[in-house]
Amino acid sequence: MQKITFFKRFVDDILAERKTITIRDASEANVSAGDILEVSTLEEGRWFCRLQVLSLTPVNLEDLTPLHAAQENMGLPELKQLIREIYPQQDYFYVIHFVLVK
Ligand SMILES: CC(=O)Nc1ccn([C@@H]2O[C@H](CO)[C@@H](O)[C@H]2O)c(=O)n1
Repeated sequence: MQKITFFKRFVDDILAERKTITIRDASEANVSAGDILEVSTLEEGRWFCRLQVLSLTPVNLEDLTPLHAAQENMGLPELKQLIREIYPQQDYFYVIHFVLVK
């Protein structure tokens, strides 16, 4: 069984399908299209849904676009700042595009 965690502040957006991607570094991107992920909060380990991976796409931080931000339900400056906070030392990431399993 594959697992992934999210900060709990994103639970509502994921369950409402407003957030349909996550951007992770290589250590957290060991997934492939078609995989089903069991999803829980980082803070409490509370399970809250299953996601199916649609695609895995490499991206550089500087190449993120407003479309990526829209898929995160945020603005581009906010998204870049967030990634900088979570991954201060990295520039190279993977976009995990997913769909909520119902
Ligand atoms: C909990 C954990 O282990 N790690 C992460 C790493 C990232 N993210 C979110 O993915 C998007 C791009 O990074 C943004 O929405 C981030 O806040 C997350 O929720 N949890």
